[in-house]
Amino acid sequence: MGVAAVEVAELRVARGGRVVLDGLDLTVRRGAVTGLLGPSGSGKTTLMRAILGVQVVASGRVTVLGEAAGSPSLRSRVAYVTQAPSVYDDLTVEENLRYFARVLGLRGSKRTEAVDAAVERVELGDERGRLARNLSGGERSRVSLATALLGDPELLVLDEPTVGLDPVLRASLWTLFGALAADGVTLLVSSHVMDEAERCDRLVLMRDGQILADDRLPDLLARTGTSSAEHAFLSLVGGAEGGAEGGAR
Ligand SMILES: Nc1ncnc2c1ncn2[C@@H]1O[C@H](COP(=O)(O)OP(=O)(O)OP(=O)(O)O)[C@@H](O)[C@H]1O
Repeated sequence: MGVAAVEVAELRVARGGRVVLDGLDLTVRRGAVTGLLGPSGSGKTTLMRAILGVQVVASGRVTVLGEAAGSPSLRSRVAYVTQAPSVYDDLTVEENLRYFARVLGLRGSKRTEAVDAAVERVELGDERGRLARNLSGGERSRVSLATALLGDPELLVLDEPTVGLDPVLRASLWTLFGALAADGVTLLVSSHVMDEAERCDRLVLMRDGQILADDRLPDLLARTGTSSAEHAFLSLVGGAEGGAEGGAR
């Protein structure tokens, strides 16, 4: 088994008659947190959809945990949390989780154990009996994340999981992502908040359907002669356009 959780080769995707990913190559390492960063519309969600096997692609290859993206055998090995938390308002936290565990085919004590573990992992033990509609935005996001953890996925794909959350909650979610990676889970996390870059083991910077950089933050900063992911990004954009902005290359 190789070190790659995801391998993308020469991926081309068109949406609404426009090419949005144009010959993209990417390798996502196992057991690490990879941040997919880039401005709105740069193609992050489209790339994630391709990795999940739900995006129609024009050409190219996407291999996930050694299988073609979207293979039925990946269903329980890969979990996805979309930008809109998928939580039923009229069910409690526990009922939501028991429902999603059932959808995953978990029964009896396996279901109870999975729900208990997921609740504990996202620290929602005190909220188990509360209706989802009464939860705060951050609590809802954590329920959504807990549903994704129920099947013990090897790859967790999270589309802007911290959007709209306060800094304390954002920090606690990033700590959780790090803990999951330490347990061997591979996380691919998109964000357009550049200051979240320092919480990632590896950064993939996207712009206009292309990958500008795929590096560790310290290497990226050294290479661009900058002191933050944001400045590194601007430097790379400047470089791509002829070196107009940011620090030296
Ligand atoms: N359903 C669609 N039909 C047509 N074009 C689309 C569709 N969804 C996205 N696009 C276009 O594809 C491009 C990439 O969008 P995508 O959602 O992948 O970007 P993103 O980086 O995830 O953005 P955001 O950070 O805003 O979520 C954009 O130009 C967008 O307008």
